[in-house]
Amino acid sequence: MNKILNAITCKEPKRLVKPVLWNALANLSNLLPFLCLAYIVDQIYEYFIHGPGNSKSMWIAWGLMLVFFGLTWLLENIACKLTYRDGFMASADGRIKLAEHIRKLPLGFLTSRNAGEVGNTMMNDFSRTESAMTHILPQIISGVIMAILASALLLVVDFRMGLAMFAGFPAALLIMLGMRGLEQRLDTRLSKARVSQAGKIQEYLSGMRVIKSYNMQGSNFERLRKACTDYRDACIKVESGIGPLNLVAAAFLRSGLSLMTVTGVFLVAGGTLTVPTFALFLLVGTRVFDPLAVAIMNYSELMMCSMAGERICTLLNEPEMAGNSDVPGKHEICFEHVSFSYGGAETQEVLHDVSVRLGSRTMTAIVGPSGSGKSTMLRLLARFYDPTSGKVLFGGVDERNIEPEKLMKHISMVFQDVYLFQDSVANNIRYGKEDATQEEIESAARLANCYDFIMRMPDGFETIIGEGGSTLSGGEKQRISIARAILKDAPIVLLDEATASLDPENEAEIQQAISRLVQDRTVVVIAHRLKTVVGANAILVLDHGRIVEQGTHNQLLTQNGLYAKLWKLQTSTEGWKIN
Ligand SMILES: Nc1ncnc2c1ncn2[C@@H]1O[C@H](COP(=O)(O)OP(=O)(O)OP(=O)(O)O)[C@@H](O)[C@H]1O
Repeated sequence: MNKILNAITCKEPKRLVKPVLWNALANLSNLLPFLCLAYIVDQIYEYFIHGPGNSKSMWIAWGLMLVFFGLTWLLENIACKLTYRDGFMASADGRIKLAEHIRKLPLGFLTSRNAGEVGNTMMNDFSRTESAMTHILPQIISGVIMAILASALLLVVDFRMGLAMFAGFPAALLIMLGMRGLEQRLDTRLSKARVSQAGKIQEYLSGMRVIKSYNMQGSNFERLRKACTDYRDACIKVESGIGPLNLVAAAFLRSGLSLMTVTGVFLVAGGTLTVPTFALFLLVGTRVFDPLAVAIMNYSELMMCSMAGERICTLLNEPEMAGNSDVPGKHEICFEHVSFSYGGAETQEVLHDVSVRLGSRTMTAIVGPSGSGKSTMLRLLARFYDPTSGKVLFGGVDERNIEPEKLMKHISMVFQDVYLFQDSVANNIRYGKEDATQEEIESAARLANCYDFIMRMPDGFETIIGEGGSTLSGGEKQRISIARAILKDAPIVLLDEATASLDPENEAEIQQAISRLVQDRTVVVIAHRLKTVVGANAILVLDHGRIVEQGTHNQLLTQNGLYAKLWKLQTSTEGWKIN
């Protein structure tokens, strides 16, 4: 039980204390009016059998019954508010806690497979723990408390009737407990089908341009259709697998009511049970069975919600990137025998034994064929991942020991695939510096050559950008991301092919923005077009994950190796014209 409570509260079972206590009180008070009613029934019975008795006590019982109804209403109200408030707060806090935690995991954790699962957990699993806390658990608690109180009371009044009433309970309980394995299997299948369906819908919508242009509706629609029908089948399997067993358990439970009625009739006829006691059992019995049957039906739902909670806890248990040192004052970077593979030591290595020193306040260019590991080197430098072996040293300190968030404060990155958030232009630039003033934002935008086109937008800096920057051109997105980096004012700048796919006018504007960004900083730049890095202090040539050459442009040309070959290739194709 502890495990279940831990799971549905995302490791904060204390959150349940108050709602559970108030629900218990509300349930306790729920029984009191019926005890008064039983007393009144007894008095009426006595009146007809033995003549008028103490009418005052009966009026007091009527009055108390009304008071208890009022008290029950009040307590239920409080319990309900607390339960909902705490349930919704727990899921909102849990989502924020998980989002924070994911930010601190290595970037490799969010592979496309994991991203779908994490999305499902953030949306659906939290909805389920929320529903467990706000609806399912309170109903189960009500049912169980009512059953315990009523059975204690009724067993004391007449144990024969009490036993008859709960005769079916052990069988119902056994069925519920026996369903755990089945629930686990079905829920795992349902969760997988849900993740796959969400992934296929996402893929279908994001890939719509490709789907339309290659007339691929047929095959892609088929993948989506299969994911949807798999999800449908998994839902049906859950209902058809668990529903009938739930009904059998409820039937066993309810059989106690019939057994108790028949036993009561026999005992009353035999003279060993009074009519008022029989009436008490009928009154309280009907109050107990419905909540208990609901509790039994809800138990399997609670089990499935607790599995959703376990998925949340598993994510929360993923180890965050270690390190708590400050960033050293020196900004020189060294790769020392760094090897790396994206899937851990057992998968194919992407970088092999890379050792290199990138001097402070210098520009280092990384060049090499596609797939040689250039972007991977930048990702390791920014500590998106830790090396599989070897070290990346920042100012002489192993980056593994530096707190990742402090490290990132010292690094600005401009990627080739810029991501902008669905927010105002100003806020998108403000990601570079949270507390930036409007003047600082505008000044960064001017330096990044994006002020003019921003001012031409309908609401200037307050214009909302479409998700992912879909309402802007590639060059405009690049310049906004450069403005971000300028605003961040970090001593290290990493550039990943910022101008690779732009027209000459855009490229000139961006080159100018970049030259303002990189002034007097430690810069590492990846460029496919070697012309843009001729002036770099050092050029590293990567091939198949190894540094095969390094030096200045002229030194590398004299070596007449891979760099010289790439240079010749690029300078000769530059003269090509389409006639
Ligand atoms: N997230 C990832 N998971 C697994 N493998 C990856 C991942 N990212 C890159 N790779 C692989 O690592 C190798 C190096 O990739 P990387 O992006 O570093 O090369 P690159 O030199 O920057 O290439 P390009 O010039 O085409 O951008 C490639 O074989 C690539 O397929």
